[in-house]
Amino acid sequence: MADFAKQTERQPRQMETEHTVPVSANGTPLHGQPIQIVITGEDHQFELDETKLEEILLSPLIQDKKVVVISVAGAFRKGKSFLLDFFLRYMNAKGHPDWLGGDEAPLTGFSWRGGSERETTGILMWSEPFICKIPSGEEVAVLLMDTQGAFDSESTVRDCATVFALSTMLSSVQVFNLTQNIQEDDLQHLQLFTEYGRLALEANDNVSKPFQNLEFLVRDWSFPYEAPYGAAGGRKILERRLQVSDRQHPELQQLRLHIKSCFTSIGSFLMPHPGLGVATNPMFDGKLKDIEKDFKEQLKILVPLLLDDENLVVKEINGCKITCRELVEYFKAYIKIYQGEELPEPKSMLQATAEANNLAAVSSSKSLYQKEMEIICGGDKPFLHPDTLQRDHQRCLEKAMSTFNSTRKMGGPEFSKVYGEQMEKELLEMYDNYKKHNDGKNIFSSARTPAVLFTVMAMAYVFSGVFALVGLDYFASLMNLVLFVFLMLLCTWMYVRYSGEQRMIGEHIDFIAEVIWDKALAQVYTKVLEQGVKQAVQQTTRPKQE
Ligand SMILES: Nc1nc2c(ncn2[C@@H]2O[C@H](COP(=O)(O)OP(=O)(O)OP(=O)(O)O)[C@@H](O)[C@H]2O)c(=O)[nH]1
Ligand SMILES: [Mg+2]
Repeated sequence: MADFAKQTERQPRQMETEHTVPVSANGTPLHGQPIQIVITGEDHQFELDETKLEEILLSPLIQDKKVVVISVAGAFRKGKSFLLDFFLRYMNAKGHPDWLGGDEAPLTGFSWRGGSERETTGILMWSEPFICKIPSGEEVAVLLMDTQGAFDSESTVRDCATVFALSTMLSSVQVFNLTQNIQEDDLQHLQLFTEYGRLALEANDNVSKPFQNLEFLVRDWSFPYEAPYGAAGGRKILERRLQVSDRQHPELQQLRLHIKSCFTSIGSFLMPHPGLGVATNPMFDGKLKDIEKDFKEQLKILVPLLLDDENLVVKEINGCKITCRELVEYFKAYIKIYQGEELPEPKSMLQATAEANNLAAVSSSKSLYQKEMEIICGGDKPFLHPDTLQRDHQRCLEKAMSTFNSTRKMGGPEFSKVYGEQMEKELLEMYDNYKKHNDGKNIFSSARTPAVLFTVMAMAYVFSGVFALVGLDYFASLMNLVLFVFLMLLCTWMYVRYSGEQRMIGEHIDFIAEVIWDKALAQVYTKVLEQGVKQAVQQTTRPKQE
């Protein structure tokens, strides 16, 4: 029992590329092997293996030929690599009608296997491009690309979006591999991933469509009585799913319009289930005899639809057909964008919604604080004693915080805590502004600068007279100079206040006045005041004692 559990835990690979030579349907060796050109690092960074990519694309035979790139992408464990191996068979058979091959040949090429754990990582390319003649008579190079499955437990949303976006940007036909149906969440993911790709493209003129052909491939279609297998059934389902009508919620309309605006052409194909042997037998190695007849029949239609010389789609970027040599440069440029910090981090649906919830709660709580504070000390309100302002601020702050805390939000208390703290910081900054504004309304505070300047001038005048009287002419002239300087400062300050120009100079003069007040005048003033109070107290108590 334990042994069986061990065996089924990780089922055997149908093909180990390093140890076995890939063979085609008729038993002859397949030319080439899958080459990993985009590698996923442990730190979720993607790296391009430039040497290997150049080895494939800069081979003298193909480097100046136009390129056709067929990629298969979608969720993990849904038969992408398996399907690509049939593409390989077709290309390898070079137009032979019996390309699907004999019943006994195991399926080889891109590594595929049964089981629930992911197999393909990064992006792989078949090492041998196929040279085909398109109807115009031109020879083109056809490249097949396998991609890392999305939504496995080791990849972040960013990883999935990057793989999907990169493969969509670099392919001329992107096969979007789905199972059972085209669901709303499939469309939502497609929207997220294509938007992530569109963001990276520089020539974002919003007129030309950024990507080429998209083919929804629905595996295990179980409703042939509703829409038949194949392209016609696919079209029927796709039309229904992408239909935009006034009765739909604007969000649904927007999603559909977005997808349509991204691709030059969108198609769909419904594939039947390949049979329980394929899906559940751990010993299944891809032999045709184990695959359902319906599946094989539809394969015979699907593969030529994508890969027949007549149907090949040359890769175009900004309206220009691309050669293999140019494709290398695009690979290098695009991967750099995804390695850098330029693009925003795509979020999971829950995280994005939780963020939006919290931001909305912050916004309404902040506006509550603002409204209350405006009533207390807004622009048209008179000066308020700083202590009263502080008390009112505290009350409004607590009210805003409790409104934020009591609003229902997604993401949990830990997530909200960060937003709450940030909001408190912002409210304190707002309070600082209200405080400054309130201080500005204090007639004494606004009159302080001229009062200080005037006091200094008066003192300089008095001292100048005294010094002149006792014959200290040098000090008398110095006091006159001080008098003159402060007169100039006073005139400049008045000009700045009147005209609103050169406010920096005005601020400097305010600062000088503040320093003089704090360091000298305020102390003299309080000492004089204290002395005065003392004398008054003495005078009132003396007659009683007498
Ligand atoms: N139900 C079902 N299973 C399929 C189909 N095609 C292939 N499979 C099985 O799906 C399993 C996974 O196949 P792979 O080709 O390795 O899947 P993949 O999508 O490349 O998986 P990752 O590389 O992990 O992303 C294999 O056991 C196949 O036999 C299909 O059309 N329907
Ligand atoms: Mg795979």
